[in-house]
Amino acid sequence: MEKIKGVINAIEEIDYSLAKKTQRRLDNLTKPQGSLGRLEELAKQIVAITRNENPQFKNKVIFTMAADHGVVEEKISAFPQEVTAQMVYNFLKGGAAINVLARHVGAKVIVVDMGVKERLKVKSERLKVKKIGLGTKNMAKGPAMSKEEAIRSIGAGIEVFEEEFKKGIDIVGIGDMGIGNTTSSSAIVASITGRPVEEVAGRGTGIDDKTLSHKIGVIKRALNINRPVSNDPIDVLSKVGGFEIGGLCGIVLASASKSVPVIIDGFICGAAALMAYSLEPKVKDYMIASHCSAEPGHKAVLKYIGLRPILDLGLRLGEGTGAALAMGIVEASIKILTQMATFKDASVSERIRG
Ligand SMILES: Cc1cc2ncn([C@H]3O[C@H](COP(=O)(O)O)[C@@H](O)[C@H]3O)c2cc1C
Ligand SMILES: O=C(O)c1cccnc1
Repeated sequence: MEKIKGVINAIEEIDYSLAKKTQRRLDNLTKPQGSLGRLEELAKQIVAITRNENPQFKNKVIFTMAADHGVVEEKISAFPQEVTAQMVYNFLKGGAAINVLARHVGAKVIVVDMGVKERLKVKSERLKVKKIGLGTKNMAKGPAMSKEEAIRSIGAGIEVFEEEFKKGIDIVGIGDMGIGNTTSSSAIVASITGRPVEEVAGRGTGIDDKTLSHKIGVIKRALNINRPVSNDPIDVLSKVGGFEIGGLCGIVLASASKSVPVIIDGFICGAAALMAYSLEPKVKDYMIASHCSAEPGHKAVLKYIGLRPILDLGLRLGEGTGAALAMGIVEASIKILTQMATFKDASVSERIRG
């Protein structure tokens, strides 16, 4: 817990005065004021987070964290549990959607085994093994993990970030992999936001109506049996969470503590972001919501934290795919700021006054 507290204490407010100064600079560029809309907001946010008036993204990193979930016993997913490990191999070979989209924006993918059930038979500099356990326990029967494991999973996320930070990170994206993790995320979101389970549970990998109503029942059972304390994110994580969700929460906290912007992917990463926000509300300003997932509970997450997603593409995959796409847009925003000519430089006439 000391490590988590240390990181939280190191999180400072972003520099709002630099955001104002950046708006004046944007207003001198060869375009009508405000005409680049959200790109202008993003550029200001990046400057205020990094305290660098000429930011550049040399090192773009996406952390895709994987773990298994005991609740799959309850048959709440359309896919079998072994897909988690199979997809980790796919990530390491470069064939998954996240690999394609990360390459598209020039980002590196770091895959983290936070608790995949299988002991992975591969070594790669792109794979970090931080196994907290061989999957969580079935939350519909009791706590998914111990308090100590919950704390260790957040700590492992912090460690992963700090190890990579030494090599250089200018912007982070987060992503998830874990069959059953929309069930766990729904329980976290219902618990922290107080929304009804029916409103935050969705079809995940594509379950039918009958399985969806069964999934809702399983989540309710897990909440009834475990009674997570809604304003204690570590208690919520231990009772209904997942190892990758704890790890992702650690990445969010660690990024903020080092003044690095962090792009949040969809619903599962949203649940992790919600936990980080409950631990320390200052992290909100370091977060960028990449997209609005088709998973219905994602809206509740965004509303609760107060984040406005950049994209709305009907994505419902996870892995960090939305984060990768948004990274390209965020990078475009800082290129606008640092590469466009001013009215004066380009001898373009300014707006008629009066
Ligand atoms: C082939 C495949 C690749 C994926 N990549 C991400 N997910 C996504 O789907 C899973 C969550 O949905 P549920 O809770 O319904 O199991 C997670 O692993 C998530 O990352 C995938 C799912 C599958 C099947
Ligand atoms: O929004 C997500 O991250 C998501 C939605 C469905 C399945 N997996 C991930």
